Amino acid sequence: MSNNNIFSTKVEYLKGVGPQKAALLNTELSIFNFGDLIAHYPFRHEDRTKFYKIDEIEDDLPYVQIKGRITRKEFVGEGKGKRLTAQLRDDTGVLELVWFKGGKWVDKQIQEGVSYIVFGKPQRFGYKFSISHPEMELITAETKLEGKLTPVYHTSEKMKVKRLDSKGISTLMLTLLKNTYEHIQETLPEYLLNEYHFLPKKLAVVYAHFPKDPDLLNQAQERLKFEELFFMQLKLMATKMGKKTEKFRGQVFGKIPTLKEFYDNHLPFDLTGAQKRVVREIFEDMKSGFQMNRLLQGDVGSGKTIVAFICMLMAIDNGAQACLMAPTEILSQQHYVGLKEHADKIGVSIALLTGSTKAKERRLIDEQLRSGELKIIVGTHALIEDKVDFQNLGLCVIDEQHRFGVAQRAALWKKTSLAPPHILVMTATPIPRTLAMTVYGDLDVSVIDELPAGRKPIVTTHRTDANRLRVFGFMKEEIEKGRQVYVVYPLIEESEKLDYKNLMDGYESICRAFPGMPVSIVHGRMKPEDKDFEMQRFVKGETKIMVATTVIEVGVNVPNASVMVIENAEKFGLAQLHQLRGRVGRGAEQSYCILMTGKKLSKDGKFRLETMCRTNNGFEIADADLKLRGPGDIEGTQQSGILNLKFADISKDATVLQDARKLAEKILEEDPDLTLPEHAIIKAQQARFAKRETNWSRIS
Ligand SMILES: Nc1ncnc2c1ncn2[C@@H]1O[C@H](COP(=O)(O)OP(=O)(O)OP(=O)(O)O)[C@@H](O)[C@H]1O
Repeated sequence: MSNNNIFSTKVEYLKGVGPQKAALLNTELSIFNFGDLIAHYPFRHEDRTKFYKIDEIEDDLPYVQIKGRITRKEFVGEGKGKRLTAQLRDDTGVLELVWFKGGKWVDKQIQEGVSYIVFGKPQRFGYKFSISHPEMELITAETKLEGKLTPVYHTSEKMKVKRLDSKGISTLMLTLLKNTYEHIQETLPEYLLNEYHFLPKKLAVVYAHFPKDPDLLNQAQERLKFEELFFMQLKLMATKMGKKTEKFRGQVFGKIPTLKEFYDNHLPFDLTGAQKRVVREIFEDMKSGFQMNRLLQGDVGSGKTIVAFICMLMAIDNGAQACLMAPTEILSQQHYVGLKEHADKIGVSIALLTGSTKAKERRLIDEQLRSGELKIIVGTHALIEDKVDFQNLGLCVIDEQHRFGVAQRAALWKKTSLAPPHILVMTATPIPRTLAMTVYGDLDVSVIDELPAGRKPIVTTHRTDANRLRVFGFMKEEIEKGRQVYVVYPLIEESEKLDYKNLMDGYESICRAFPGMPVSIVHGRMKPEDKDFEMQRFVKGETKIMVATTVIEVGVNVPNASVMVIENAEKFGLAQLHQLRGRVGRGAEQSYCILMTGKKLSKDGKFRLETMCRTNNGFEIADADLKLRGPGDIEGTQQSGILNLKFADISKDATVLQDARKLAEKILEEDPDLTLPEHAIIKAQQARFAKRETNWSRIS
């Protein structure tokens, strides 16, 4: 067998596997060949370097390892309760071992008067401890009594039945590593191994499974962690740099007469420092000659709309058109209203195109887009339908990127006969820096990390249902001052009916508590026109209270609203709570967010509420969210596959990630095609990743 394909050998050819176990490995763990199996790294190691004496056992030990002799063994109980018990004795005391079902098999394996190493979780019964279903290892002349770190592998119930428990996998792994060790190829150049004092790949792989001591385990993990992040970043960087080639030439937008006129005479407020910086960054891209792919992150209410408008003017000033796509009709409409206010001041044509645009109006829009008469178009994904043709689309702004897939972004590219449009993705969901570097590693990132002057931080408090009357009293006071109030209810799919009832009950109790007060209600079961009508009433200030489900989560802008009451706040995730809170605090008034819950809260629920009360900073909240949920759950990461990491944890390994990214950048800058001899090894590994799904730790 040649070096190259030993890792592609089917797993059933490994000694000890056979067709049945192979089938289980395939279906339960997606392990098909030797390479897959090696990459099934243990998720932890049990420290079996320590042996306990029986009198050292105490409460709350996760597991203990004891050397002792079996002094008595017997079956007790009847029928289903029948079990095997044995006494293990050392020079400090006696411990009971118990096997429930399956005791018969164990009975044959262990003998009275013989010594064993016993491993398991101790449980207290009265004064005594016992261990059920311990692992037993016969002590022989070959047994190494100095102990070891034992790998613990993920497995499944079905696999356990076929003796593919963690120990079973460990046995296979040992055989496999003995047979393939010599074939494991180095993947990092020697100069890097020396610079970072990394273990060679072969050793790192072996020690990640079977370390001799905790220090070697650590060294192995550090190396493999770095390698994962390095190759991931290398791929993202290469994509990003690759875009700056002939193929991705962009339209050059260097003239800005209208923009200047708008800036000098019509800007309704001074831009914040962060807004100015971001505008400059985007302008640099737009005139660079390469296509822009930029992510604009701005916390809720940080003023992304005006930035988007200014960028649109850059395109328009150079004879191109601009579009803005939003995920929902309500949002497109709002963006349209917001942008139109600016556009009207300097005579730039703008229109709204959504699923509900009437046929006649739509025909006109289509015509004007084709002729180039219409400069800005705002809409939902209706915009990227095949029928829509632009004369020359120069900039596409996408709001809330998560809901648009890559395919949709690509579809936009076809909308122009010249170079592809510049793309600006706006998101109000702050993404932790580490995550942005990975998920959006191929985009450039701009951040608006400053709120407009004069904004007062929103005061957030947590109240229980017992305080409801006082909360109503507070709402009344604010409304009397001329402000408006949101009351938001969760709507979660599994319990939709129940939640809907909660919402309606809440609406009725508010109508009772505020007799004669105009109250709006908006929820997902309403027709779009009705939703819109109610929203507009609230926007215009005709209604004072808006009772709603999370449909109002993103983007709604009613600066006069100063109180956000969130019912059943414990049911929301952090990102969502932060978004909802961002609907207030958009004007100059002091705003409040009141998180209502029942008395009992889970640990996570409590943490979320405390985080919300502690900070208004979206990035801090995003970091807390990442720690709480892990990267896999953060919106937008699941499909990307990019986070297929075994060793690195981007919520903890920010520094390693930074280092790996810098290194990838440096290498590609010096040697973009990896042609230097010392980089051949990296190039080979990169080619392997290019061929298949990104599993950054698979051995090939
Ligand atoms: N530099 C500024 N000075 C004062 N007010 C500003 C400034 N920039 C924006 N605003 C105002 O702040 C409010 C929020 O702006 P905008 O709607 O653009 O926020 P956003 O970043 O889109 O937030 P969200 O994602 O929450 O919708 C608007 O009323 C806008 O007019």
